[in-house]
Amino acid sequence: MTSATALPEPITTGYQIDATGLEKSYITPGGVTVRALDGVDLHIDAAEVIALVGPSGSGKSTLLHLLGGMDEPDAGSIVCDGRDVTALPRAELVAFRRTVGFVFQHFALLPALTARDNVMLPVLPYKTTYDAKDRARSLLDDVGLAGREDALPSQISGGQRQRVAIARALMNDPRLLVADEPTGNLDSTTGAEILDLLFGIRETRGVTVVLATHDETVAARCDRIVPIADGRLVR
Ligand SMILES: Nc1ncnc2c1ncn2[C@@H]1O[C@H](COP(=O)(O)OP(=O)(O)OP(=O)(O)O)[C@@H](O)[C@H]1O
Repeated sequence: MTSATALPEPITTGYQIDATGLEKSYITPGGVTVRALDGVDLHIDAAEVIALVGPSGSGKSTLLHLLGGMDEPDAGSIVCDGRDVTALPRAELVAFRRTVGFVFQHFALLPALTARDNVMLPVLPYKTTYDAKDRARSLLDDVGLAGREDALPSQISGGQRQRVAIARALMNDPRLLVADEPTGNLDSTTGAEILDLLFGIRETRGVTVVLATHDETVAARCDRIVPIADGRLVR
């Protein structure tokens, strides 16, 4: 019999994604229209790790936000495992977002919360069928931070902060991990360790990973490099 505190088994299939004809423009406060994405077509296999590479302002973050359901395209579609997420009703879009884990360059941890409480943040608004504290502790173990559950972000290193952020991204058992410059704030050795961790997560959980990076060494380790310039993929 399953106890109320039993932790869920990880889902072992990442999303297969087909993005077609994605367009996105922003209007600056001065009223200027900036075309951030200009007809992006991208297929991503389940459990693939891809690196978006391009100069500053080329549209990497915009594409990550669209793939993760954080923003909507002006045109085009994003089909994840056969479901067009750009056409989802609001409630289903919220549910879709919970299947995506986000990792950021500057970690985005809440400084007043312990590592464990930061990891628990994504499920705080919800009633879980499992013990969220136990799950957070287990995820912190998985990312190499056993015994550091009570540390504040200020009491751990940059690499350890990114590990906490990755554990937080795993809290909802995501099928897609979106990482915007995940090693951009780390030295090269620590960055390589974070990449090892992401690859390990892909191996054990089968999650699809889309990351943006300026670092050629990081990009070269990914399954595929997707160059982007001026809002278009470079073939
Ligand atoms: N909220 C916004 N309002 C106006 N323009 C924006 C906004 N967000 C992005 N842009 C513009 O859209 C274009 C693409 O930006 P984006 O952040 O996607 O690029 P990026 O490749 O991630 O850049 P970086 O490597 O510097 O993070 C840029 O010209 C940027 O200035």
